[in-house]
Amino acid sequence: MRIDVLTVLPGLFDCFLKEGVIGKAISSGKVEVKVHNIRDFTTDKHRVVDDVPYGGGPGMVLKPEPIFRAYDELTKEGEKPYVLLTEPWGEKFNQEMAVELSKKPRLMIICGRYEGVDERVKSLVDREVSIGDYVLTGGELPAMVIMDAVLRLIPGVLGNLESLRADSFSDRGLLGYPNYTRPAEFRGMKVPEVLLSGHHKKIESWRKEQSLRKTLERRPEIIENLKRKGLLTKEELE
Ligand SMILES: Nc1cc(-c2cccs2)n[nH]1
Repeated sequence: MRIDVLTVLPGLFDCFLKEGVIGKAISSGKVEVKVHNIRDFTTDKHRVVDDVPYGGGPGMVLKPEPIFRAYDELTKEGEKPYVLLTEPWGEKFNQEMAVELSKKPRLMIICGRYEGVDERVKSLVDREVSIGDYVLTGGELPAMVIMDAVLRLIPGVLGNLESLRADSFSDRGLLGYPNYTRPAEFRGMKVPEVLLSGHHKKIESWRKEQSLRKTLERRPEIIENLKRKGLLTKEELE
């Protein structure tokens, strides 16, 4: 997968693209992420990327020209990207959308800023995406959240075991099961016996039951949603 990011603050992505699972996925060539400074696509001496809003009002709006120039330049050759715009009021990002986006060969993420982007930019956009009902100073953190959730789903980016676990749980939006590691008892708190039993079938069904129970308690709407879609097996429904 290739992702092109358009932003006025490219420096915000430096650590994100170098460290951890994402950093390894890029350095190993499993995925390609290019961050572009919208300012590099201006043509005036002062490299202006924003302007005051027509009709008055507070703050600044990102101008359309530099963004369109960047889009034209970056889509001259190769597959047309699926274009996301990070917005406070976009479609709510979730695991289902992450799975869908992970199947696209190429993404472009336009990071909003200031009071937003010129409305005409949206003629380039396939999906306006929000990571939650709160307003940030810019769309760069949402872009990193989206890339993190999407890139971890690319085959080979995570270890096999981890991706297997993801398929059966988080990809249906179920909450995870409790995790423990050594010591078996810590300050009087013991690890559940079943996890020490080495009985893999029992461990698997305990984990599934824990995940369903936690989801039912904290996010009953996820269970209802899965029931409606027929995505819960007979034994999971019991
Ligand atoms: N979910 C979300 C996105 C945003 C912003 C995107 C661009 C500027 S602020 N805030 N919250």
